[in-house]
Amino acid sequence: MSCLDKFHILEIENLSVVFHQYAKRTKKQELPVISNLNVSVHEGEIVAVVGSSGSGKSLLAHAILGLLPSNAEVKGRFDFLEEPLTEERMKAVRGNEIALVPQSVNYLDPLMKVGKQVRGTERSKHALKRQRELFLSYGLQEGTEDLYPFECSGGMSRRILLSTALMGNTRLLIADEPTPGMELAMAKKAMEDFRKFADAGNGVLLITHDIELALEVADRIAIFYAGTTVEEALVSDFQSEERLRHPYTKALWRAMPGNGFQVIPGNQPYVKDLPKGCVFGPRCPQFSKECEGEIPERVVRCGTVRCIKCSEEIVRK
Ligand SMILES: Nc1ncnc2c1ncn2[C@@H]1O[C@H](COP(=O)(O)OP(=O)(O)OP(=O)(O)O)[C@@H](O)[C@H]1O
Ligand code: NI
Repeated sequence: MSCLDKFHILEIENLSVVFHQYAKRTKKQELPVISNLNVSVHEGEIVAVVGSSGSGKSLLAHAILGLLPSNAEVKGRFDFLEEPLTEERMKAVRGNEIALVPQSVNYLDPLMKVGKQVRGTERSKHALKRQRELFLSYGLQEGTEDLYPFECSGGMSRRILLSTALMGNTRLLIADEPTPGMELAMAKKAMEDFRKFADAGNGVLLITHDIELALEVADRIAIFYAGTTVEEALVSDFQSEERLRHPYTKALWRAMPGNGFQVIPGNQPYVKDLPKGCVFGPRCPQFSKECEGEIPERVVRCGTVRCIKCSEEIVRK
């Protein structure tokens, strides 16, 4: 949600992911790893998904791409280019109109030369030219295309994965922590490329735990906590604490180097021990009994919040 009245590249509403597991062989167990999650990306936008480790960021990426294991039950509405993203359509667009830069470099096929992997099924001269341009621009020397993944360093593999994502007719790029292990200059170049890609009328969902990076490159930020979006904010909202909506986002703001480095006590709850009602309740200075009830998502200015204490004027979607 935002005040933008622009074309939606991606819109996800009410996503929930539950893992069905067997504990001690017989007892069935349900792990609700994502609940009530909404997020959208408009054309021209980089939306950063920010959250600490285990908040559900990679699961979101995999849920969009239909890559979760079979014991995961996924519910929710997915629209891509303003049309439902059915399983069949997903298969057709994955790796093409929707590209993933995965969090792990292990996604490269160990048995295929990297140049061929980047080109995919495209055999044309144009594809070869484009792959070579991308490799050159990411400082991958001539000859890299003929290497196998085990011959590439971690940083090289990251740049190869980025090249793969920027090859095709991509409209939505989902980048899951794309830059760790890369030199600063290359990481900056990747972010510039994402900007250019978005400016050309496409969308980027940038998954990161690095809020400062997110504020530098994104247009909007979705804050994840314990498997849900607690707030969607414009980057400009981070100019002051008052403009932020959720106590967790405010706490993240206060923990930033320029804002006092104050760390909040406690930990994000593990999915097995989610509290009743607000997932942030046990750590929230504003907690009261009502926070244990249902917490609807509300629209506040050009963003959203899941907090009943946020007292600002509410505008319905
Ligand atoms: N296959 C699975 N079965 C059960 N639980 C899982 C599975 N995959 C992930 N989880 C759990 O779901 C939660 C979210 O995981 P996810 O990988 O999406 O986190 P993340 O936000 O991407 O973290 P990180 O920043 O460390 O990459 C974690 O608690 C994780 O343990
Ligand atoms: Ni992850």
